[in-house]
Amino acid sequence: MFWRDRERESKELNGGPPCGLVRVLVVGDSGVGKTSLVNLIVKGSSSGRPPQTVGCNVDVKHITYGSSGSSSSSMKGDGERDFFVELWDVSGHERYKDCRSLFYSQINGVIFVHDLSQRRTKTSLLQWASEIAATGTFSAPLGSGGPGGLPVPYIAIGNKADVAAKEGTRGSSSNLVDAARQWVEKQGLLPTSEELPLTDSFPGSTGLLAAAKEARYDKEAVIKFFRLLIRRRYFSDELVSTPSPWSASPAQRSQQRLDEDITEENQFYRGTSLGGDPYKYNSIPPLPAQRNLTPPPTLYPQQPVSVMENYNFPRFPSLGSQEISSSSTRSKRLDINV
Ligand SMILES: Nc1nc2c(ncn2[C@@H]2O[C@H](COP(=O)(O)OP(=O)(O)OP(=O)(O)O)[C@@H](O)[C@H]2O)c(=O)[nH]1
Repeated sequence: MFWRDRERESKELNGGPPCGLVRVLVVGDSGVGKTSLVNLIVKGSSSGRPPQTVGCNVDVKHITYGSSGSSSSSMKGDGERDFFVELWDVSGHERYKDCRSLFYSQINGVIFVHDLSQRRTKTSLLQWASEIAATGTFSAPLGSGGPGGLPVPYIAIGNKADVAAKEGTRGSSSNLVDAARQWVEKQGLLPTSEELPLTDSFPGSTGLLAAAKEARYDKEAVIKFFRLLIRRRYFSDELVSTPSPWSASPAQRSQQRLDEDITEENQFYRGTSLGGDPYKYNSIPPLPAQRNLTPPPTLYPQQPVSVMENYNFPRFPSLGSQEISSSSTRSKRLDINV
């Protein structure tokens, strides 16, 4: 009740949600540098040698989102609102394999991390994606699945670029299997790389690079990803209310936003490079109020915006579900495809 009053009041004042929360899983094999990366994203530096994660650590990144400015500082301009990005750093250790799905709850997006000097850590990302897709619940899920059926946007970050660079000059001696594999490939003993066991089967080979230990990562791309999740979670009103992007009636601005969303979201959906994206966050006009607005951050279960989006046109209006598990997402996808 209290939140509802606050929400109504805020909408009247600002025309949008006062603040919000999105949840991002950070996953990948043990030792690839997830904790180091999260520290870097949240604190701006990674502490020397983080202890091995026990189960899961949660950190929070503050982002402002709105009509003026794209900074993540606490200084807000008019029309900007506070959003919090929860980063759930899930341990990659085998010890927690059977219980880590406890943390796969109401996910808005996923950051997959692999070690550039250990190729198998990239190969296993597909298993991570499948595991999350099969056992997780999702907030504002996509209409169609990504790798392993994952129904939310994601990015893949190749960490330890410093190690990979050094090993490149030494012939990648740290991973003998990979070295052998490359030799076999070079000799032409196997016709195509697809037939080898260690293929880069996870989409996004042109993903982001990082060297968390040296405090290097693509900050702009990561923030852009967080903003995409915020927009999908809280500002999808126009998308839902537009019956068909092909219809003649939608306002031009809505159509334009929609096209921009598709372009940008496809990048995260495919995990491709973000360079040269034309979308300008600074030019976003004041956003409309979210009709089914959720209460601001709370430990109670969230009420995600109910948007069944499909990356293939046409988009469909909400099917009414507030939280959609992977299995129900799949069945609804089937419904749509019929
Ligand atoms: N050289 C180098 N070392 C790194 C980098 N990032 C992390 N490390 C080191 O790799 C080790 C593992 O890093 P973590 O961040 O704990 O890895 P994690 O993925 O969270 O591991 P789990 O908690 O077991 O899942 C630590 O000793 C880090 O200092 C990097 O970019 N370069």
